[in-house]
Amino acid sequence: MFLKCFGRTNSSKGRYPTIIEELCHQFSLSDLRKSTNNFDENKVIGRGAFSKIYEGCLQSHDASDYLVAVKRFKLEYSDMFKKEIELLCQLHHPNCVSLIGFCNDKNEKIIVYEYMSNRSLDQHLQRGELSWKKRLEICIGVARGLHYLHTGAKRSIFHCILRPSTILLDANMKPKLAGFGLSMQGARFDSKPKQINADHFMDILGYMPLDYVMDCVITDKWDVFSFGMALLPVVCAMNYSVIAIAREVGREHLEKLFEENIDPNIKGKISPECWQVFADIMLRCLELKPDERPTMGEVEVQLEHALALQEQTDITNIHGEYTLLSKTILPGAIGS
Ligand SMILES: Nc1ncnc2c1ncn2[C@@H]1O[C@H](COP(=O)(O)OP(=O)(O)OP(=O)(O)O)[C@@H](O)[C@H]1O
Repeated sequence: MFLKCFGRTNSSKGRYPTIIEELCHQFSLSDLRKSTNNFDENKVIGRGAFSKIYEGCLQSHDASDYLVAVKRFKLEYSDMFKKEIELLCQLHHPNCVSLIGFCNDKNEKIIVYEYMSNRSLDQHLQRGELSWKKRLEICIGVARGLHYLHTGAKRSIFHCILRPSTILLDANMKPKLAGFGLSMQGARFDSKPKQINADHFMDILGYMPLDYVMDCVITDKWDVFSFGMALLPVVCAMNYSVIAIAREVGREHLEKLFEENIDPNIKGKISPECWQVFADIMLRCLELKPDERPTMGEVEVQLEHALALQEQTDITNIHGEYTLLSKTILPGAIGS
């Protein structure tokens, strides 16, 4: 659609494989300057480690305006710019943000994405405005997106920096994965460990599995762990250092800890049947040994099951509120 809407710029022809040029539009720098009011600070909607993201406004052939997100890379990170385009070109899934085009000017590296008007999940969680069912639906969408990355593209893709700020929400509150700047590609359906450099990942230690810290390798189970960590703020109000301590004392205590720290905005809304399935899959994602973590396909199925159980119990629940009764007893050291 966008290839039809805009003429092609010739400035960077030949620098990219033909397939990329055919798949996405190349914008001129002046197009993007105009769309962001010359990269106006008031148009900034996000700041990454390697880039700044602006809200842009483009015009299609029929003269109607539409919004886009314009990611302007710091020049020293042009490798990441290239990697992200090559990767995004291969992705076609309703739960992955779509690439609209890019600008490969000598002094400006910019990627243009579809605009996600409800921004990132972390902002909604901070405001505490999402219902439990909506949170579950968002988790399912994210799981579908990750499952697609791991098994649906020509070679598996590991997102690597999944967290609530890289989960974006469209106008219908449908989640889409974004932030592919540090993603890795493996072999098809293969979770063969891939050695990587840790430097870029230091700001996401909370989402980083311990197996990586020890071995410096990446597999699909990295994303599964990060997904488990990303689920935590979806249900709980507690900080990651507590979880790090609780992991040492085992699964039952962790479950109890989660249950006691459920976000007050959704307390009483989670049915015990749903919680049992949800907590089980969340805890399995956080297993210390990667082989004991589920695949994203399994996570997706279990979360869909949890949602079905919630809907079923909501129909028959005449009291409106639920009480979760964990059978486990938390030792004083963890509870205090
Ligand atoms: N397509 C989009 N639509 C709307 N908002 C967006 C979009 N992309 C990014 N943003 C906003 O910008 C923030 C940062 O985006 P993103 O996670 O893609 O950058 P990042 O991966 O942190 O960047 P970097 O790779 O430079 O570290 C998001 O949390 C969101 O608020």
